[in-house]
Amino acid sequence: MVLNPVLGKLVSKRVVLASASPRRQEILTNVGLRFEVVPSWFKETLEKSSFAAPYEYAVETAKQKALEVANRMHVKHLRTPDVVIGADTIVVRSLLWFSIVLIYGKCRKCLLSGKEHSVFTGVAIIHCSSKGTCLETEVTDFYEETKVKFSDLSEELLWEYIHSGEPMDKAGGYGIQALGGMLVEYVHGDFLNVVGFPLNHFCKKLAELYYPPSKHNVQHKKYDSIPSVDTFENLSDGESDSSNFTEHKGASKLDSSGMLSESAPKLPSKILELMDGFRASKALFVASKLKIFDHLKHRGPLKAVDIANEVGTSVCGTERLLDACAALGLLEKTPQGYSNTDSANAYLTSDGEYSLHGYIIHSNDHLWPLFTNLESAVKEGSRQNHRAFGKKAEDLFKDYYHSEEVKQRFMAAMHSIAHLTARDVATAFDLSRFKSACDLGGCTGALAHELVQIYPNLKVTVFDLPEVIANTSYFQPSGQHMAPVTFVSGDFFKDNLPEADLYILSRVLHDWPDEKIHVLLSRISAVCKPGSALLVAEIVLDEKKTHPLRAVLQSLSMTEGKQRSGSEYKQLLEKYGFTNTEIKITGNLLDAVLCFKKNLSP
Ligand SMILES: O=c1[nH]cc([C@@H]2O[C@H](COP(=O)(O)OP(=O)(O)OP(=O)(O)O)[C@@H](O)[C@H]2O)c(=O)[nH]1
Repeated sequence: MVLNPVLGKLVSKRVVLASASPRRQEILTNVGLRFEVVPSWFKETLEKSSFAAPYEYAVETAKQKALEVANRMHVKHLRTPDVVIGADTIVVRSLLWFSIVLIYGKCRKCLLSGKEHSVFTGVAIIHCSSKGTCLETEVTDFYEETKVKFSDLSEELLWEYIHSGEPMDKAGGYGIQALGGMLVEYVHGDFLNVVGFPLNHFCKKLAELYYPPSKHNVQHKKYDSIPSVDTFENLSDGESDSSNFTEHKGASKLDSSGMLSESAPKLPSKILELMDGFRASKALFVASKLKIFDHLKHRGPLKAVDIANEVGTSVCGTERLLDACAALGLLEKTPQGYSNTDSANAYLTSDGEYSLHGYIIHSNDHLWPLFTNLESAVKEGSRQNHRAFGKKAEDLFKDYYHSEEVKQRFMAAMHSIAHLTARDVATAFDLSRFKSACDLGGCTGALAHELVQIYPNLKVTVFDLPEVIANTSYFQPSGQHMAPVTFVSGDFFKDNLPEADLYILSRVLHDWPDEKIHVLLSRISAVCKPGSALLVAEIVLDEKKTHPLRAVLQSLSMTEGKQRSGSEYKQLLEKYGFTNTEIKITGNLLDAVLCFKKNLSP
């Protein structure tokens, strides 16, 4: 990881990208940064004339985007991130600012044609901490300018480009990374800055923040180059001291001009990370299965020998597992022993409010055996239950519910994800106009409970198979002021659906083949009155169907269902009489799609 050393400083932090831009996500993912995406709701409406220079507007907008997310996460989601990154890209020519105006005005002139323009991206890096209930923020911001010149462009070419759809959602109305690249004569400066994120400047800023000049590095007045640190070995050490800067064994060296020396091996860090990914997943699964995080939550710091005695494992094996967890940033290791990181306490303990324990155990016991047969799955194009579990897959859910133990495990897994995503799904749209909702396949009622909290006038019914409904009591929230949720058992493919003016399908559609979806959506459409709505919670793929990665990887389970893009959901829902579809990419593990039953024609 010599190429992006300073990013290692963010490894143990909860980093949030406050941007919906898939390009920004890709630029940062490509260099190995791990982060959550929480798109900002800040409206880009700052008064341009109040800024002395265009870049000041971009910087301020980036800052407001990031602050809005930091505040929302702190207040609404009770999850304070460590670092929030916001960005805003604008295009400026002769002090004219462009949004999507490739072709301009009545004379249909392209204001960029044959001319040089500037692309500014403002970036804000917000470090957050909570003091009691207050959020404290430290803002670092900067901007980068890149000059771009377009060739002389014919009107025909421009219209063809506009009709390609690419200009939509891009600063200046072009995408230099794709078709728009054909319009460009030259680029002076950072190409990625034009695409939406000035990566090089960002790394230099992190270097300034995390490696302030010391006696070891005074010769580098400014960070003209990114300092080299061997972060591959030290991914978990977010706070290690600045001696990393020059001292690490195996690190590449800076030459006198501050550049990485030629002799530094250029490791394909992303590929290496993928190669080791299965080891990391399995280490997490085993530590979760052994309930190591639970033991440490109540008793840490503990030595390996004590943990081994408690969980009944070998001392040497346990020590290696604990070290692996520390290297992965899940545990902290000190001379006193091992203890949980904050995120292990929140997400990996089985009783944590937003525990992922259930889903992790499901991943280990169910998904892992399926994925070890991925090669056969790809060759045969089908699920591999017969190889993984010695019996053919029947109905997806009947498989889960054949034994009490598997059913509990599956319900705990579904509950983990539903609980973690419920707030974002419930608030993706304003649902206050609805009086009654029915969550079809709503399982433990995690989303239903969130809905009644947020919309006190909403009555929510959870409709699921009798064997599920019989097991929901364990998952019900405690608290006297909980508004009631009604549980009704039935099969949504066969039985009468409860009446409601909002139906919900959360993580249902991606599981079923087209014939089953046809039955389900026809039945919902038949009971839905005009003006009633359907809320679908799924991961929405981008139109290229390569993002988000989680959805693309989930597809490899080879269920008969599939993941869909926004336009595919729109098309599918339209077929069953649902229109005015709105899609909200939430930045959480599930996105939200809301559509309305068409009024009958007069
Ligand atoms: O050549 C290219 N130029 C610009 C882009 C993309 O354009 C947008 C810029 O818009 P903005 O900074 O407002 O960011 P949004 O996409 O609206 O997301 P936020 O949630 O951060 O507001 C940006 O996506 C660039 O990537 C491009 O792709 N090519």
